[in-house]
Order: sequence, then C-alpha cells, then structure tokens
Amino acid sequence: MASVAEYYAGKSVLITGATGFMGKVLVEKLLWSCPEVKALYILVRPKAGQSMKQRVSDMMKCKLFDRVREDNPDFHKKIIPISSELTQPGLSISPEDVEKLSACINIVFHCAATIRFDEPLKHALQLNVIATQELLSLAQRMHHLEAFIHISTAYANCNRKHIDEVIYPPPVEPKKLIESLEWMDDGIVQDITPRLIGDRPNTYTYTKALAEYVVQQEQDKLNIGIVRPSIVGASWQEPFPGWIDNFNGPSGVFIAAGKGILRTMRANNDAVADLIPVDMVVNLTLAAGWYTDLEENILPLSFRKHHVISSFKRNPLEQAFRRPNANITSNYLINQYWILVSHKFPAFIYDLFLRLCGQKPQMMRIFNRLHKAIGLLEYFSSQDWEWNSENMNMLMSQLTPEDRTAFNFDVRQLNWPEYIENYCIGTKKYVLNEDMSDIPAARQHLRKLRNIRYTFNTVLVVFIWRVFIARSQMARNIWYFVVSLCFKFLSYFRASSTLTN
Ligand SMILES: CCCCCCCCCCCCCCCCCC(=O)SCCNC(=O)CCNC(=O)[C@H](O)C(C)(C)COP(=O)(O)OP(=O)(O)OC[C@H]1O[C@@H](n2cnc3c(N)ncnc32)[C@H](O)[C@@H]1OP(=O)(O)O
Ligand SMILES: NC(=O)C1=CN([C@@H]2O[C@H](COP(=O)(O)OP(=O)(O)OC[C@H]3O[C@@H](n4cnc5c(N)ncnc54)[C@H](OP(=O)(O)O)[C@@H]3O)[C@@H](O)[C@H]2O)C=CC1
Repeated sequence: MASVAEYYAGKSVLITGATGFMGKVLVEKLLWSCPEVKALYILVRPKAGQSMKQRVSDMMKCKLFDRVREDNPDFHKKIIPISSELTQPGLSISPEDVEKLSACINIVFHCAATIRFDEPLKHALQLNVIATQELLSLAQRMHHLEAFIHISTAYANCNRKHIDEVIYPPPVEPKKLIESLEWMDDGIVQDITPRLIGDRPNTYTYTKALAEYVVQQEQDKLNIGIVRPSIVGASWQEPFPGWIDNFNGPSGVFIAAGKGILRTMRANNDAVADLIPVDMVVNLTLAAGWYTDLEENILPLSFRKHHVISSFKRNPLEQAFRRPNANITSNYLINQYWILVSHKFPAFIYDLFLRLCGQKPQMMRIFNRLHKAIGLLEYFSSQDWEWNSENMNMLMSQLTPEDRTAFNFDVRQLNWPEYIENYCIGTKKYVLNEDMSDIPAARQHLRKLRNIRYTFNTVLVVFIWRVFIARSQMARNIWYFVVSLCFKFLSYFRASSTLTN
C-alpha cells in the first residue's frame, strides 16, 4: 500500500471551506506533507467587499503558510480558486468550471458549513444539507473520483449518550423537510424550529445529522468517508504550536477568561470537554482520504483541570478587565450568584465610572454578549458523551511508522498542560494580535488590578463594619472582645519572648 504522501502525489483535490479555520490547515498540511500533490481546487466566494482572488491572495499571505512559502515560494500555483457560493443552485459554479472539476478531481474534502449555533434553520439547512447534496451530485460527475470525505461533528448525534461509528436514522427525512420549509416564511420557520430540532440543542447539530444521512445515501455510488471531530482547538504542533484564528467554542471562553471578563461558567466539573487540536483532525482527515472509511476522534479535557487560568497568569493578555479567575459550577443558583457578583456588579461599576468620565458605557453590553455565547455552549459543557473510536484506531494501525509520525492523530501523545499553554499564547498572538514583548506590562497591569481589588475589599469590609457597629450593640461587643483578645495575645507573646531572651 502506498504511503499517505505517495497516495496524494499527482492527485487533484477539491476542498470546500478552504478559507475557514480547518480548511486552511488542511490546505497547508497537504502542501507541506504531500508536496507532489498536483493541484488544490478550492471553492471560494467573494465576501465583505473582497473578490475571490483578493481573499485567496490574503489567505496565502497568512503566517500559517510561512513554512510552505519558505520551502516553495511558488506554492500558490498549486492552489486554483473556483468561484462558488454554496447556498446558490448548482453551488453557482460556472459550466466551464464544472467541466474542469469533472475531468480532473480525484478526492473531495467537504469542510464548508455554518457552525453558528444560532443560525436560522432555513440557512443552516441550505448550507449544511442542500449544499452537501449539490456537492455530492457534482462529485458523481467526476470521472476520476476516488474518495469523498465529509467533515461532520461528533455532536451530530448529541441527543444520544453513547455514540457509535454509524449513521443514525435522521430526525426527519431531509427531502421532506426541505420541501416543507420551501413555502414557509422565515417567521413560521422560526416558530417551529424548537419543535423540529427536538432534543438537539441547536440548528447546527440538527442539520449536521441530516447532512450525514444525505452523504450516506450516496455510499453505493461514491467512496465516502465521514470524519466527526469533537471540539476543534488550536494546533498542537503543526505548522507551529498554538495556531488559532477564531473565537469559536473554547477559544472565546479562554480569551474571555484571560481578559478577566468571564469569572463564572456553568459546567459539570466531572465532565470532560472533548478537545482535539486542529492539526490532528487534519492528519486524520488526510489519512481518511487515503483509506476512505468512517472515523471519529476525541480527547478529554477536564473542566476541573483546565490549566487555562494558570496559563493566562503566566502569559497575561493586555488590558485585562480583572485578574483571570474562573469559578466553574454545575449549580444554576450558584452560577447566577457569581454572575451577579462577578460579572454584573463590576460591569455596572465600570460603566458608571465611564459615564462619570463622559464616555459611553460598554461593559454591560459586552457581558450580555458573553452570556449569550456561554449560554449556547452550556449544553456541551454540562454533559458527557461516550464515543466509540474503533475505526480511528484501526486507521492508525494501517499507517506506516513514518506516516504515524507525519500524520499523527494519536491523542495519547499530547501533553495537556503544555498544549493549553500554547493554545492560550496562540489566542494572544494570532486571534488578538498582541505582542509577546508586552507581557511584562500586562503582568504589571494584573498587579495593579490585584491592588485595586485588595483596596476595594478592605474599604468595603471597613465600611460594612462601621455601619454594623454604629447600629448594633452586639456587633460593638464582639468588636471589643476581638480587639481585647488580640491585645492579650500580643502581650503574651511579648512576655514569652522577653523570658526566652
Ligand atoms: C476558564 C474556563 C475554562 C473551561 C475549559 C473548557 C471550555 C470548553 C467550552 C465548551 C465548548 C463547547 C463547544 C461545543 C462545540 C461543538 C463543536 C462543533 O461541532 S462546531 C464549532 C463550534 N461552533 C461554535 O463555537 C460557534 C459558536 N458561536 C456562535 O454561534 C456565535 O458566534 C454566537 C451566537 C456565540 C455569537 O453571535 P453574535 O453575537 O452574532 O456574534 P458574532 O459571531 O457575529 O461575532 C461578533 C464579533 O464578536 C467576536 N466574538 C464572537 N465570540 C466571541 C467571544 N466568545 N469572545 C470574544 N469575542 C467574540 C467575533 O469574532 C466577532 O468579531 P468581529 O468580526 O465583529 O470583529
Ligand atoms: N470548529 C470546530 O470546533 C468544529 C468544526 N467541525 C466541522 O468542521 C468543518 C469546518 O469548520 P471550521 O473550519 O471550524 O468552520 P469555519 O466557520 O472556520 O469555516 C467555514 C468555511 O465554510 C465556508 N462557507 C460558509 N458558508 C459558505 C457559502 N455560503 N459559500 C461558500 N463557502 C461557505 C466559509 O467560507 P467564508 O470564508 O467565505 O465564510 C469557510 O471557509 C465544518 O464542517 C464543521 O461543521 C466539526 C467539529 C468541530
């Protein structure tokens, strides 16, 4: 059997979602570890006033591609952008491009999706299900297609506790749902969405489950593989540790904690957040393309021992609102208490301060957005799942020893505290674009915040005590009793130290 790199040599690969987090790492890894790959066709849309060409050119300037660029400055010649808006009929690919793709593509990686948890159902269905169907139809026209790899999510079936490496029956026949939603206006769809998604938490997991079923329907005509990553985090090693470029999932939580904004979160301390580094997911995906089978992958991160706070104390973010510190509890009331004391109260005080300085208040607005985001993650942070990963282990056993290193997806080799440290540094460097040379100033800022806190607490205690003493005889008695006790202790120690001298 050919090695993974040998398999991709001379092949033309089609990638959707190449401008996304995972897609970019996939493109980079293919170019780096499979240098003989013939061409990477990437489906890209114009966005935010930028043309497709401009977007691809910007993407290739990204630091992520540094090692590939150094190795081969002409690497961009292998990347062939194809204009495509996946939500349009026929993916809005021109007839000439359809001809071109039909004639040359050997492997398809379908990464594109909307991963927003609050996506309206119609749009999530359009992108995650209908576009997948369209891509499968296109794939059937490809004369030399060897594998179609679909990126799903380990949470597509999160309504189950134990998840096997099988495609479960869909919650509804996708074709019927598509037909019924077609004539409904957005308001009606919004009203019936909770009934439709049933015991799933959002339209994302619901439509990803439907997409898996749609892919499975083509298994007699195409060689399909489905990869189900869990929570994808910053890179472990490749192209360098800690690469991350978005606020999704844990990254937003880490940043909010590092900035001292997030101080409490509802999660089951005994549960695990199944985090997997993006480079491992990409290695697994490429190995799946080589083998073409059904995979999934997880790595447990304990909510109790998450190492995030200690990492940010060592490498603080700039201009933190408060010192990083997070209380994780599964108790709703305790969490609400901390939200009030640690989120809303400081936000109120800070906004009051801004108003007094003639500035626009902003902290309450930030906290409202944070609470919305955290609320959407709560479903995943409060429960535990069990995944079967026999196919992944089997795939690993099929790799040559060299490929096991070059396309490593063995999560047991990961050093958890070191990974989280690099992840936190990655959010600082690549998401927030903060300079590492500012760390001493950021530490100084944390010390200042600590002193402000001590001063505030002391003033508060003295103030409360004064109010108490003024109003209650009992409080005064206790106060005198404590003070006289302290004096007695002091005189005792002074007397005993004089005796020993
Ligand atoms: C210390 C404790 C440690 C505990 C350790 C463990 C932590 C683990 C946490 C559990 C995570 C569980 C995740 C489960 C994931 C399932 C995996 C998947 O399959 S799929 C993958 C999972 N999919 C997802 O994770 C998607 C989840 N995200 C969403 O659905 C939406 O973003 C939203 C609804 C949360 C907010 O919508 P909306 O209000 O409309 O806001 P927009 O989106 O339009 O963003 C506006 C701006 O804000 C920016 N920004 C965004 N977030 C944050 C943040 N947290 N902060 C700061 N900033 C943030 C954003 O960049 C943008 O900036 P700009 O461009 O304007 O400059
Ligand atoms: N991130 C995670 O934690 C996890 C992700 N996954 C899965 O991995 C895959 C990749 O996720 P990730 O990279 O994080 O997601 P991103 O949101 O970073 O990337 C999504 C990609 O899809 C493209 N896309 C979205 N809408 C359209 C459209 N209408 N037409 C053309 N392209 C479009 C985006 O292009 P554009 O740049 O133009 O917006 C982007 O390239 C998804 O299938 C997701 O379900 C699974 C588990 C966890």
